[in-house]
Amino acid sequence: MTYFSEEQWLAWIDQLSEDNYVIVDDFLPEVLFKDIDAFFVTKTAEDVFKKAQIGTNTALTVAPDIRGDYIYWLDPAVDISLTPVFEIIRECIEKLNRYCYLSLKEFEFHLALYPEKTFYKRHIDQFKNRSNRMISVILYLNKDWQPGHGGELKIYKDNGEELVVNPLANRLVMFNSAKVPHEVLVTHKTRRSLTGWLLYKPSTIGFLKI
Ligand SMILES: O=C(O)CCC(=O)C(=O)O
Ligand SMILES: [Fe+2]
Repeated sequence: MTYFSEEQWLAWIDQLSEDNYVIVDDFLPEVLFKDIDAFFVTKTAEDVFKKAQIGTNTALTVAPDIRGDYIYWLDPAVDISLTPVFEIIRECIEKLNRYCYLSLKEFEFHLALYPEKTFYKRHIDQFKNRSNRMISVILYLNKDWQPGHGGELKIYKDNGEELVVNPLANRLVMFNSAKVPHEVLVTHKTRRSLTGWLLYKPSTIGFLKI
């Protein structure tokens, strides 16, 4: 079974190829969105989030002046209540491979929690030691987000313009990991997302990931 029509995928992929990013509102069917939301609540209660780090796998450091989020890496074999979400990610990989001639093979996703007053300074997701990240994918989970709550994603476009994206519940953002500098502005409320990357070869460094 597929979750979205071929036409739908083509429209999203066209935009991604054209602009290097695409934003899709109300992405997931309500029931799947609720599943992720409930899963996030459970994982928060279990206290499994770890301070996110930066650097390469040999030199990881916590750097709160660069990023202040807490993350929980997902494992499709363990986090089975998110199986439909992983199926959608695989569907996305298949369509991108077919229509963009990419050779995506794998994915890595985590839950991300930004406490009040945290941010993630301008960066790109693909760099020398992590060059297998091809497409960045973020689904926001902030149901009561209001202007003033902050935590916006700022995308630096090719033409010098800046795009500010509010982290609204069930809003999906995908962008080219190598080409799109971006940052998370200071959040004034706890900010939650499901964030991940589509990879062109399997990640070999397991949970030693930034
Ligand atoms: O949550 C976001 O809007 C972006 C997060 C991000 O840039 C990252 O985790 O690399
Ligand atoms: Fe990023």
